[in-house]
Order: sequence, then C-alpha cells, then structure tokens
Amino acid sequence: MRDGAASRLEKGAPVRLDKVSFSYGEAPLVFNVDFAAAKITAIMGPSGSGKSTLLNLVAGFETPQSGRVLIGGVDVSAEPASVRPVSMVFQENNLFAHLSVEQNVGLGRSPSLRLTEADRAAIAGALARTGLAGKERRLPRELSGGERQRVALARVLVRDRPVLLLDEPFASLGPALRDDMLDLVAAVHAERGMTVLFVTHQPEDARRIGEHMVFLDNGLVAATGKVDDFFAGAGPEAFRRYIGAGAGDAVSRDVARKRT
Ligand SMILES: Nc1ncnc2c1ncn2[C@@H]1O[C@H](COP(=O)(O)OP(=O)(O)OP(=O)(O)O)[C@@H](O)[C@H]1O
Repeated sequence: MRDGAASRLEKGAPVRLDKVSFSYGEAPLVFNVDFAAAKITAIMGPSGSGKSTLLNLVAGFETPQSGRVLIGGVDVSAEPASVRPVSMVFQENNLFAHLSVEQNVGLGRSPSLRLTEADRAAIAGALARTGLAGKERRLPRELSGGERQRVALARVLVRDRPVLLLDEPFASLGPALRDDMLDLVAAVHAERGMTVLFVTHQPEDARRIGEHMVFLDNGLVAATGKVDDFFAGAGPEAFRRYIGAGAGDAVSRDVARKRT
C-alpha cells in the first residue's frame, strides 16, 4: 500500500541541546540535554517550565541566543524549520481549514501539493494506517478532534522524518481516545524507530509510551532518567510535587503491574 519511502524503516537520530540558552526577554531558559536516538522521551514539568520552548528550539521555530542544537550529530542551529529533519504535532491547529484530509496529509509530501503516483499511494497508506480511509475528501471542520489529530499523524507518516516532536497532541481528547492515539504513536514508533520528544502533563501518558523522561523546572533540565524510575520514586522531589502527593504510591503499583 505505502510506497518505498513511506514504508522505509528510518532510524531515529539523536537530538542534543548543547548549552542552549534562550530568552523571551525575561529570565533565560537554559537547556543542556541529550535525547536518545529511536526512543520515546516524555518531557514533563510545571506550566511555564519551558517544554514548548524546548520543542520549538529543536523544530527551528525559535533560535538559541547561544549554544547549539544538534540532530544526528549535525549542528542545525542556523537552519530554518523547513529543512530540519523533524515533524511536529501540536495540541490543535495542525491542519489547514480549507484543505481536505487528503490534501492536508499530502502537504507532508509536497508543500505545493504536486503529488506523484507514489505520493498518492503513500497518502492512501497513511490514511488507512490511521483509520481515516473513506474520509479523504472531508474538511477538518467535518472531523472529530481525535480524527483531526489522526490526520496530523498521517502527515507525520508520509513525511517520514527521523525526529517527531509532540506538544501535548492529545490533551484535549477524552481518556479512552487518548489511549487509542498513544497506542497508534507507539505502533508507528515501533515500525519506524524515529526519535520522539513527547511533551505531556499526564503522568499516565508518559508511563504508557515513554521510556525516558526529561523533567524541566523553571527553565532548566532538573532531572533525566527512565520513566519507570521516576514513577518508582527515584525522580527528584520537584517531580513528586509536580505529580501530586500520594500519586507516587499509585504510580508505583501501576509500574509493578506493567512489569509483570
Ligand atoms: N511568545 C512568548 N513571548 C513571551 N514569553 C513567552 C512566549 N512563549 C512562552 N513564553 C514564556 O516562556 C516560558 C516558557 O514557556 P513554555 O510555553 O515553553 O512553557 P511550557 O512548559 O510549555 O508551559 P505549559 O505547560 O503551560 O504549556 C514561560 O515563562 C512563558 O510565559
């Protein structure tokens, strides 16, 4: 169904922020952190701690005041967003309102929508993979919130970049639908092996698909480690405060269950 490029197993690239500093005019945010290649890393932290800013620096929507952003060992700090080897999915507004589902996905292949037969086959494959077959001609307003995010994921599939940035993409969906979407991300990750940076406020979402954790606090990387260790109580005090008193016990039980 998919053509060679879309179904190709593309290995993830490591992402590194090397002493990156950035400021919106107030206190600077400083990120010095590595994201493991081909893993899903959850990025958590209190509101305003810098999670979206970190993703925007990797995507190229913001430029560091100092330091370097490296993707696959290559310094991309000076490169515009359009040429960086990343895809990004936001909480909402991922789609162009006046374009059909098929066209919105097609943009992942060609910004001018000049599509080859191979592109069309890849788009059809991605729509089938995300459960959107039959909805090709609909406009975004004719879809549910979950379906719109599926379209954004289908576009990720046809772009087939080694790095995927997810900025709370399922935050506005109900729990059951969120789980479905997370499972879809996990399945796509298992297939493609891209490096995923996943910003979320939901501890259960981090546990469901995350392997590594980067915890931000106050514009800094406060701690990094395995997700399971964080929820087993090895995370910093600031993390336990963030997820709430008492949550740690429930979380430990869940982690124990997951391991059995
Ligand atoms: N466009 C902007 N102009 C000025 N300040 C900004 C802008 N965007 C973010 N900030 C500030 O930068 C800091 C980091 O914001 P950021 O959006 O990265 O945090 P976050 O951790 O993603 O928060 P949330 O969980 O609420 O989405 C905050 O203090 C925020 O107020």
